[in-house]
Amino acid sequence: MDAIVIERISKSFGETKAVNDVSMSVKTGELFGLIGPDGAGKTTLFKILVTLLRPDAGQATVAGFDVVKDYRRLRTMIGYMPGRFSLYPDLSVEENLTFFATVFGTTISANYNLIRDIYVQLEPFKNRRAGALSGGMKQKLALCCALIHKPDVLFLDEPTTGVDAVSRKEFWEMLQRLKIHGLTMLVSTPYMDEANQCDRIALMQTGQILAIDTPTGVEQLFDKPLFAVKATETYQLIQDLRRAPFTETCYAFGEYLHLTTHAGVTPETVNRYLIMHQHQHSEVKPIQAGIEDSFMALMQHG
Ligand SMILES: Nc1ncnc2c1ncn2[C@@H]1O[C@H](COP(=O)(O)OP(=O)(O)OP(=O)(O)O)[C@@H](O)[C@H]1O
Repeated sequence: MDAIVIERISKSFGETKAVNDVSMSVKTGELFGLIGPDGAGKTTLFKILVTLLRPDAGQATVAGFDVVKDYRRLRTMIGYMPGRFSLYPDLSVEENLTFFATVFGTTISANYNLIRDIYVQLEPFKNRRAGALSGGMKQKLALCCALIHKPDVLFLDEPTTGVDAVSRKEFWEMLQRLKIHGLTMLVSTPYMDEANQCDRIALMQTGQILAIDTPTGVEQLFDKPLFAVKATETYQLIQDLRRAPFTETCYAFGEYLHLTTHAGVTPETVNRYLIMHQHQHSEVKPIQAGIEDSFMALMQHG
């Protein structure tokens, strides 16, 4: 059975179509990523799925329950970690967790095995005010609080935004470990490098889904020659390459430019062009497309 089924959901705020006719489903036990830039509509879609916002059109079920008609029942079966931390800063670590357990009519000990791995890292600080924790620790506590009633489906809205790189990596490792409990997880993120951690991903932009596939499947959607190009004068290089007769697109990606060309173009063609334009120390190499390349290409044609 699919844990989340979304059928033609739309939601507008005035003229803004925050979610525009979105359909997709998430399988039971899947770690599914919703990837998209700020304003893509991820938070709005999450709020609809966790019953905090009613859609204008379409329908959706989570764990078999309708997000509008069965919202009361559904709220007991889902965990939600909103983008901004939902902790009580003046309560201690332990008090926060007890509070969330009590709201759902359970206790910390009843579901301790689900959070043990994560909570042991917090236990030394259990009397510290949540407001005085580091970003990474707050994130772990918020995850424990979202899990304490043993939900069937967990929604994590941008859980790693504003968190340092080490904590981000640790957080994804925690989510991977949670999979053994059969939990279904929908995670949104603006970071493309996190997409590879997911079983499947949906790429979202301006309220619409551009693609749904495994991370490898999304990479393979890219079907043009792709080159990484470097030279001493990066700014001039991008200007010249964008004017080149063989170029389709050219973007900066870290220290290299990613260049897509018409079919049949070789590194030698590009190199000759760069020499003609007096570029020094140039390097041109064919590369495999990553998720970000696919996303850029889909956004162009979307
Ligand atoms: N309550 C609201 N009133 C008016 N416009 C809204 C409201 N909520 C969202 N929007 C608009 O809807 C669009 C989608 O916003 P949403 O927050 O869902 O995107 P997002 O992908 O989660 O991005 P972010 O990371 O910025 O939260 C944006 O243009 C946003 O300005």
